[in-house]
Amino acid sequence: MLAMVNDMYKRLQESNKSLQEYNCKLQLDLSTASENLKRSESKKVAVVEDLGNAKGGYNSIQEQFTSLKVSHDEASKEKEVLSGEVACLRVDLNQVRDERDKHCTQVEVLTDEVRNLHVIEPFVQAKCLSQSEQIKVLREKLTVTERRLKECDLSAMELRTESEEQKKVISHLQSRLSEAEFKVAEGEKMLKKLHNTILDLKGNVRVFCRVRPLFPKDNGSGGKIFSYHTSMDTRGQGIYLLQNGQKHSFLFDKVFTPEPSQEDVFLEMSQLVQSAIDVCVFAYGQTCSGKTYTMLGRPGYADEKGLIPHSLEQIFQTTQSLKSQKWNYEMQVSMLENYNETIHDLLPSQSSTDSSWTENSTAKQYVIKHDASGNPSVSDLTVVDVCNTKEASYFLKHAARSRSIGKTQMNEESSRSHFIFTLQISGVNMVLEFQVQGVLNLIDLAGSERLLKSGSTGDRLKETQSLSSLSDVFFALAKKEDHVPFRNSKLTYLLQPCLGENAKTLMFVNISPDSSSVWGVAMLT
Ligand SMILES: Nc1ncnc2c1ncn2[C@@H]1O[C@H](COP(=O)(O)OP(=O)(O)OP(=O)(O)O)[C@@H](O)[C@H]1O
Repeated sequence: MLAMVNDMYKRLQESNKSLQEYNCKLQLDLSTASENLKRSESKKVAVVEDLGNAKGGYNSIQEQFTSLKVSHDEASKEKEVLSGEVACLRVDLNQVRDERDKHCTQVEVLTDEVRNLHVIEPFVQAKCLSQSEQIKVLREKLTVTERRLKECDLSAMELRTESEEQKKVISHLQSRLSEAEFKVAEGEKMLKKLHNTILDLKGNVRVFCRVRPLFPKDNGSGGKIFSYHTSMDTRGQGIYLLQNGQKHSFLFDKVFTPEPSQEDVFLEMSQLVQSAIDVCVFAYGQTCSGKTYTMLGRPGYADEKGLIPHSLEQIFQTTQSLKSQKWNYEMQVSMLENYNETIHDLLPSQSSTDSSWTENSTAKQYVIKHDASGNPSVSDLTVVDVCNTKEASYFLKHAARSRSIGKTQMNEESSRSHFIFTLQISGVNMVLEFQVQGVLNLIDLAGSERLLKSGSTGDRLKETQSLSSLSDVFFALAKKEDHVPFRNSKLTYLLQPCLGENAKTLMFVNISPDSSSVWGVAMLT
C-alpha cells in the first residue's frame, strides 16, 4: 500500500511538471496568439475557449491534487499506525520466537524421554504383563477369600449363637458343679466323720503283731516258738507262744505272718493316715525284730517301702486330689532321736546346710514345751515345710544318715534310741470355710529287750525309762485312770496329745521267729 501511495505521489509530481511545461508552452502560444490575434481575430475566440477549457482541466487537476494530498496525509497517518503495529508485532514475534525456542527445548527433552521410554518399553510391558497376571491371580484369590469370608461370617454367626447357647449350658453346669462340689465337700466331711466313728468303734488304741521271716543267720536253738490261732473267732488275730512246754495265747487286733508285703501292712493302717486327726504309730519289739523295716522299709528297694514313705505318698496324693474340692493343705516335717532322755535333731538346722547329729546335740538344748492348747513343741528343733513326697523323702534320707552317724559316734548298740518322725498337717477349705489339723507321729522305738533289765540305774535306767513310761501311759489310758503319767518321760510328754482320748494309736508289736528271742516275746505277758 505504501508503494502504491509512493507511486501515486510520483505520478502526481510528473503530472505537475508536465502541467508546468504545458503552461509555459501556453504562454508561448499566447504570445504567439496575441501576435496572431493581431493577425487573426477569428482565432482569438477559439484560443480563449481553449484557455477556458485548459483552466477547467487545471482546476480539476488542482482538486485531484488536493484530494491526493489528503489521501497522502491519511496514508502517512495510517503508515505511522501501521509502523506502531509492526513494532508491536515485532515484539510479539520475538516473544513467540522465545516461546518457540523454549518449546523446541522441551520437545528435545521429551523426545529424549520418549526415546528412553522406547528402550524400557519392553521391560515395562513385560512387568505390566506379569503384574496383570499377578493382579488376575490376586483377584481370583480375593474372590475365593471373599467367598470364604462370607462362609466364615456365616459360620461365625452360627458359632456365636452356638457359643451363647453353650455359655448358658456352661453356666448352668457350673452352678450344678458348685452345688455338686458343695455336696461332695459335705459328703467328705460326713465321710471323715463316719470314718472317725468307725475308727472310734475300733478303739483308740489298736495293737497289731507282725512276725518277721526266719533268716538263715538267725542262731536260735531251733524249734517252733509260736503258732497262729486257727479258730474262726480269732484267726488272723491271735498267736500262741510256746515256752517251757506251755502254750500262752495272745490276742491282737491283727496278726501279720511273715508273708504279707509292706504294702499289705500299710493298707491296714492307711485308714488312720486318712483320718487327718492326731495319730501315733509305734513300732515296738526287741532288736532285729523288724521295727525299722516296718517303719522305713529296706533302703533302695522301692517295693519294700515302710509305713513312713507309704504314708507320705498317700497323704500327698490325697491332698493333691482334694485340691479340686478347694482344699489347700500345708505340711511340715520334723525328725528327732531320743537317746537316754536327750533329744537330737536329725534335720539340718536353719543356719547350717549339713548339720550332723553331734553338731546339733552339742550346740543346742532341746526343751519340750506345751502351748495354751496343749500342743507340744521342741525348742530349736528344725521344722521344714514339705510340698511333695520327693522333698519329704530327701529329709527322711538326711535323718537316716544323721542317725547312723550318731550311732557310730556314740558307739551305740542298735536300738538304744527312739526315732520320732512327725508330720504336721493343716488343711483349709475356702468354700466350706472349714479347716482341719492333724499330726502324724511314726515312731521306731528303742529295743524292748531293755525293759527286761529291771533294777537298772544311771544311763541304763534312762534307757528303760521312756519305754516303761510308755507302757504306764497305755495302762493308765486303758484303765481310764484320772491321772495318766505323760510327764514321766520325754517320749510320752512329747506325744501326749497324740496318745489322748481324741487321738488314735497303733502299736506294731514286731516279733522275731528266732527261738533265741523267745524271752523278748515273753515280755508280752
Ligand atoms: N518282714 C520282714 N521281711 C523281710 N525282712 C525283714 C522283715 N522284718 C525285718 N527284716 C529284716 O530283718 C533285719 C532286722 O530288721 P530291723 O533292722 O528292722 O530290726 P529292728 O527291730 O529295727 O532292729 P534294731 O532295733 O536293732 O534296729 C533287717 O535286715 C530287715 O531288713
